[in-house]
Amino acid sequence: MRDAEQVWFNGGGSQVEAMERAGAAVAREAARFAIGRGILMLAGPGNNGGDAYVAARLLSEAGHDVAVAALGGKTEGTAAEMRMRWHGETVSLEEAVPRPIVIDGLFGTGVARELTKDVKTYLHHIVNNAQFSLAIDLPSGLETDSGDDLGAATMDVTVAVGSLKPAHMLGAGLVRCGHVLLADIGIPVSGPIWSLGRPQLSAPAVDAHKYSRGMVLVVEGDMPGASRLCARAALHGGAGYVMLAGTGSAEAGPDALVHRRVEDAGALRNALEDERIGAVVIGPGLGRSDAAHAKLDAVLESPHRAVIDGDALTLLGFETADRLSRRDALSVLTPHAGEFGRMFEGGEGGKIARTRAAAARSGATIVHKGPDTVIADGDGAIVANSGSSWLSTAGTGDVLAGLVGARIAAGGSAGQAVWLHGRAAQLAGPAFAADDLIAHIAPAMKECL
Ligand SMILES: NC(=O)C1=CN([C@@H]2O[C@H](COP(=O)(O)OP(=O)(O)OC[C@H]3O[C@@H](n4cnc5c(N)ncnc54)[C@H](O)[C@@H]3O)[C@@H](O)[C@H]2O)[C@@H](O)CC1
Ligand SMILES: Nc1ncnc2c1ncn2[C@@H]1O[C@H](COP(=O)(O)OP(=O)(O)O)[C@@H](O)[C@H]1O
Ligand SMILES: [K+]
Repeated sequence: MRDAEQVWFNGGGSQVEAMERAGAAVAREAARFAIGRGILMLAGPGNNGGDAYVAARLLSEAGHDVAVAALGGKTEGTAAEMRMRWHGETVSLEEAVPRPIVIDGLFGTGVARELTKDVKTYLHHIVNNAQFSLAIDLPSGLETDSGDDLGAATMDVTVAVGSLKPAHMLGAGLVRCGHVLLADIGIPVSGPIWSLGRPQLSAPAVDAHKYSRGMVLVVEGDMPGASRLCARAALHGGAGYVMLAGTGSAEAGPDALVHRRVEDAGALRNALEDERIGAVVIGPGLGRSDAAHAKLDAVLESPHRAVIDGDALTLLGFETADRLSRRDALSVLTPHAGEFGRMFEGGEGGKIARTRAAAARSGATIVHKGPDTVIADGDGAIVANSGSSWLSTAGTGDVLAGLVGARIAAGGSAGQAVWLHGRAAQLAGPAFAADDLIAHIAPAMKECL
């Protein structure tokens, strides 16, 4: 957004015009929610405050009852001009009395440090005593690029100005922003970071057969249940053929699953010689024994697309980047935060920056899981919010790994799998077990055809 604004200014766009548009978008949304109730506008010293003064003026001109509470200190730049154009009541933040509607324009993307105790106390008191709260661009006190909480209050609605910022989808932002509305202010934005949308998928071609649909080999481990969850998810993720390679019971269905007896890494290497394999999944329930390590080596040395999950990630540890950058075929890693930390030390910045850096170092696609899943490869990053916290139950990661395997075996992407997984969780509703999630993958896929 910063870059886009700069390009727009260089092309003759003015700061005043941008702020008028931002303020107008905020006023439009606020008017819909206020329905006649009194409004308290909080205005900070920078451009976020500038937007607030514009919105206050427009709402007041439209007949709303508006008071402004300004943060002490000097108002800067264009915001100072907008402050002068506001002729209504202005009090200091300390003097402000809560009103039914509060609009938070203290700080946006320029927040640079933890809110002071006083500002935080007043802000939270006012927001907690309002009937409805709306943030301009970001809840004040949310770090833009990471979503870290520097003292923000929890808002009902946030009007993102011009584009979504990472904090609208990451970390504490998931809670603090409330419902996010995106306001177009006519400044074209492009860049390497996206939010995940519903994918467009197609039914198998008329002349498709089971191998052309994508064959997935799932490596079984010490916990066969996890591998089976993964394999069943792959079947429903659109794979034409799913083979479970291990020694677990072939009686444990579904019957469509092909069991191949694979005792050790040597036998796995033989199985991997099948050129029809579209993707291999290793990690769910694998265990961390020497035998598991040897199987992982066999998969990494194979020419197949590979999904690496769970224990396989922990086995790789800090060698991940080195080992994966030597592979020619696509590798997709699906770590949760703990596994990510065991593979990639520290790193600068928020979740997006750290995941992108790890993808660049390893040459892999990385699905960094959580409520704010970040999918990164060498080209950029996609952020996904599934909207279902019920996913936080054991085994759902195994289901995701199988789905990723099915999608990439079919020539699709990890992003498709993440979307299907999140949507299946929404369709499954509350308190599902990972097994139940699988039945909702096909209905989720139906929405993409
Ligand atoms: N650049 C532009 O032309 C546009 C910017 N827009 C708005 O401008 C915002 C960004 O404006 P700015 O870059 O001026 O930044 P902000 O207004 O978000 O905040 C910066 C100001 O807050 C102070 N500050 C930062 N952290 C503080 C803290 N913890 N305690 C006390 N003071 C603190 C800074 O010293 C500075 O005065 C966006 O979020 C958006 O709302 C919109 O008007 C659209 C156009
Ligand atoms: N609070 C949450 N909200 C939304 N999704 C979540 C949440 N917690 C976990 N998830 C998702 O659930 C899955 C859990 O995977 P993982 O941690 O590997 O579990 P397991 O290894 O038990 O299968 C991931 O897809 C993750 O993104
Ligand atoms: K704000």
